[in-house]
Amino acid sequence: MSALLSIKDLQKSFGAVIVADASSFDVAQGEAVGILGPNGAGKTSLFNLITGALRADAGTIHFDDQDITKISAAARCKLGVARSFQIPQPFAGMTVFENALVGATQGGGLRGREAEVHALDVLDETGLADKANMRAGSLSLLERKRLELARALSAKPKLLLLDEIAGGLTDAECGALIDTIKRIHANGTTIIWIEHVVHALMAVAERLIVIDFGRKIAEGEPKAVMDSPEVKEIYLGIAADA
Ligand SMILES: Nc1ncnc2c1ncn2[C@@H]1O[C@H](COP(=O)(O)OP(=O)(O)OP(=O)(O)O)[C@@H](O)[C@H]1O
Repeated sequence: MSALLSIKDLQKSFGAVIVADASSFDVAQGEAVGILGPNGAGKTSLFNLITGALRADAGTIHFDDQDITKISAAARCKLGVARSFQIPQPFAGMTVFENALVGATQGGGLRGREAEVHALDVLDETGLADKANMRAGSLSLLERKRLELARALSAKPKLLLLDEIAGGLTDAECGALIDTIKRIHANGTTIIWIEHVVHALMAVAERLIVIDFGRKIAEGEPKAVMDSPEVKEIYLGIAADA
């Protein structure tokens, strides 16, 4: 499989706080990659660097064979990079359908009937079809998480970045969301998923990357990564020789 995303020697600091420390990794077309790490490790900052909300101090980001390191967030979105936010950020006064329509027109570049059909398809895919006419601000937490997913998908992404989308859900809600994300992945969308709910990540990710202080400390097959002494010690706080 060829790399859809290729990150090389990415560096970013806020004063003394290093959020990306010579980070390098590739994500193949069609892959589902999970990212784990302690609070403050730099996970969301990594998404901000990939989407263009943050500029890297050094290093390069290639997406779909283009160097996107210095292009705007809007241009990256048009090329096919879309994300969900850890704290849902819908247009609260608009309906669920209108929220999806904004993504379809602004991110997906669709117009008129084509945009409407795509927005409706995305609401169907994310289990929100029967909420299409509700105000986004009146949704439950699970529905807001689903709307985050819908808003990102409506932009027709090649790469979908999910930031802690399972947090705060009940087990049943989390299970339903996992099924939706698995379906999206099975339909061919490449996914990078940051998540603290490890069992959710393990259900979807084909590869895990663990970061701490902006540095990659482990990468590989999910179970092997979770079993590695470094990850147990640094991520779970269990001493390697315990
Ligand atoms: N714009 C900013 N200015 C200054 N410091 C920032 C900024 N954004 C993030 N940070 C700091 O960078 C560090 C990494 O933050 P980041 O949100 O990337 O971590 P995270 O791994 O996503 O954490 P969590 O799991 O808690 O969401 C934190 O110490 C945070 O306070």
